[in-house]
Amino acid sequence: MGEARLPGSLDVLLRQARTILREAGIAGAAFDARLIVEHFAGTSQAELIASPDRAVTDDEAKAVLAAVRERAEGKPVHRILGYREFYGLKLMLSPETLEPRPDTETLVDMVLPHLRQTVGRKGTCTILDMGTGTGAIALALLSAVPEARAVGTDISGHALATARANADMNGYSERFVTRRSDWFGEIEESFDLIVSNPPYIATAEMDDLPGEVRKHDPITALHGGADGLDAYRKIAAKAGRHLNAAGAVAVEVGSSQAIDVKEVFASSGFRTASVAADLAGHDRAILFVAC
Ligand SMILES: C[S@@+](CC[C@H](N)C(=O)[O-])C[C@H]1O[C@@H](n2cnc3c(N)ncnc32)[C@H](O)[C@@H]1O
Repeated sequence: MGEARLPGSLDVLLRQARTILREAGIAGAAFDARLIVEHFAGTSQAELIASPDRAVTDDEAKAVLAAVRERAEGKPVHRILGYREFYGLKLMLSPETLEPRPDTETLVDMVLPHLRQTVGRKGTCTILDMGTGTGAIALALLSAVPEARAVGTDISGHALATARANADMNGYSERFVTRRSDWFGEIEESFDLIVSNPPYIATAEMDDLPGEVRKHDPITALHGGADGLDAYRKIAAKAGRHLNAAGAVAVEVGSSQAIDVKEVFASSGFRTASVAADLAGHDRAILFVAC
């Protein structure tokens, strides 16, 4: 028997990809199939609509079907593509970076008024993004506030290399520097905003994470100690020494952590200035200022 014929046109390939993912029970099968076909067949949503009968080469079809098989086996679609969009920026991923999540855009939006007020007052503003990963938060803020400059830190040198590459790719390399640091370990200067989406999953909850998170996001980016609050304690304890006058600290929190994190910061001399909810209605981002 000969090999099964490969799909010869975009629409046949897309239908086949969708069917495989639906049969594998993948939520969002149609969306993921489209992303995979666009990426591995070198096409766009516009071309899929305008020229569904465009020919695809055997190599393109093989690459698409191999990626579809990986997706069907549970690998997250953006890990397969190697990048993800965040706040309108294309960010490359690597094994040591968390895949940035839409919830984190809540944190970015929440701090913009503070940054713009600072720019109004000083003409510039400085940001420390602790645990920067792909650089998502820092680069999103630099994209929204042209007067800002940011330092992105991480415990992972590989994550910092990815953040640097993302800054270069998106045109922010002149306003973004990276530094390897265990929280405030290598930080001496002060900033107008300290921001972080730290690891916040409690030990007992690690095993309950969905397989797509547990197997593909790095543990260093997820595990926040016994109660999930270790990083908040470390950040709150030293943030005051690294803030400029009228500066602020902003953190993302887990969906049920807002009260606990407010207490951690209150005991280090901060009061809550604003709280932002994510699309599911959970308090997701908190801005603190010194009391
Ligand atoms: C939840 S991820 C957030 C990544 C990125 N900021 C985002 O929002 O997509 C937490 C990040 O903190 C970093 N991290 C973990 N422990 C750290 C430490 N002790 N000091 C600095 N960064 C740390 C991880 O490597 C990871 O990049």
